Amino acid sequence: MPGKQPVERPVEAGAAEDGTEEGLGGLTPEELQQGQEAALALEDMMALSAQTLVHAEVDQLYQEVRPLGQGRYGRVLLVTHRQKGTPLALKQLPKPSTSLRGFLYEFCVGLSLGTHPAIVAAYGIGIESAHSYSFLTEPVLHGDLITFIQPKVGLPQPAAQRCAAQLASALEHIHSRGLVYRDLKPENVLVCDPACRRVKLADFGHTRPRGTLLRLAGPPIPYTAPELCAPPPLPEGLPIQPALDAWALGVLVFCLLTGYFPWDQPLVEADPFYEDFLIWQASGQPQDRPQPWFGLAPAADELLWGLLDPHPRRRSPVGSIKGYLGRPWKQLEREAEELGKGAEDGQ
Ligand SMILES: Nc1ncnc2c1ncn2[C@@H]1O[C@H](COP(=O)(O)OP(=O)(O)OP(=O)(O)O)[C@@H](O)[C@H]1O
Repeated sequence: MPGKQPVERPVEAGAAEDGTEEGLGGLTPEELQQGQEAALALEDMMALSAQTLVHAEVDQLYQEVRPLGQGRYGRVLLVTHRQKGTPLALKQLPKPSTSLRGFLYEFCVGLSLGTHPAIVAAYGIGIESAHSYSFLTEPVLHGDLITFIQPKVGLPQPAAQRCAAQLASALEHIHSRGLVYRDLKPENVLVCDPACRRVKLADFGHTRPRGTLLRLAGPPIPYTAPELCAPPPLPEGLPIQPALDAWALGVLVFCLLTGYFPWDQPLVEADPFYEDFLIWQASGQPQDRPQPWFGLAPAADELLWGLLDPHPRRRSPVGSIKGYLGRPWKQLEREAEELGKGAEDGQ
């Protein structure tokens, strides 16, 4: 999402002068510092990358093979290197809608994160052409996760757990660098093989340093955390936290397990599915379990209640998923397993 918005800054240090978390919009001084260090590191990297941009037309260097995808801000092409023949994914961003700074930002965020096995690897090659900016990444050729999620069914449990574990690990890596991903959805998860064994997170156009002040732009979607829908704690906006990604991961895991969204938007007054969820969370009573949650096993309930806690400070971190792997997440599969085990025992 380069170039459309200015690159925002984390909460200014001056906001912390009263020494309270209130003054920092709810951030602790350590969290604020982590975001500021991430922002400074990115600024340095952008300055260096600006000096090493290749000035050329893309087709002088690379042969186009086929389009891989089109986003709101850019198109992605499968290309091969003209001399070596190496296949690469080239993301091309048109200059009219992309500033140099916005391009460098997305390029450098991807470059700084791409060493993780569940994040698309970036090559340090940025290209400025007459009408576009481009950068190169590894091609991931089995489409995005949305095509693997069967509506009303989801993914088989083992595949759902594998995806969840890899995405949680990728997000933990991003958070450890002082950044918040902010755009987790199946369309940004690329699949490496037909059995969906390995996945990789792509598209770092929305990633920002922790503490960056942001407001909700446009209507909320299921993945939008409720604190972003509420009036912001500071006039400039909400200082963003990794808890935004934990919420989105909870929604994504729900989709993987059921093939449904849990709600359209996390607004009690506008969305009865969200209201039912809050009523069930408050009562904990089995009879209050909302219909879309029927197929989930107790371990998945517990995991998702933690990730989908409406209070960001109480919300579980993305890494909480590790404690739930290998346990049944789908009710029917668990019953089937028990039945299967019973049958085996009786042999
Ligand atoms: N490395 C890659 N390998 C294969 N396909 C890719 C790769 N990167 C992106 N794509 C495809 O291109 C599409 C658009 O890419 P991307 O999400 O980066 O663009 P965008 O304009 O930033 O999108 P958005 O509208 O979500 O902001 C993706 O949904 C995906 O299908």
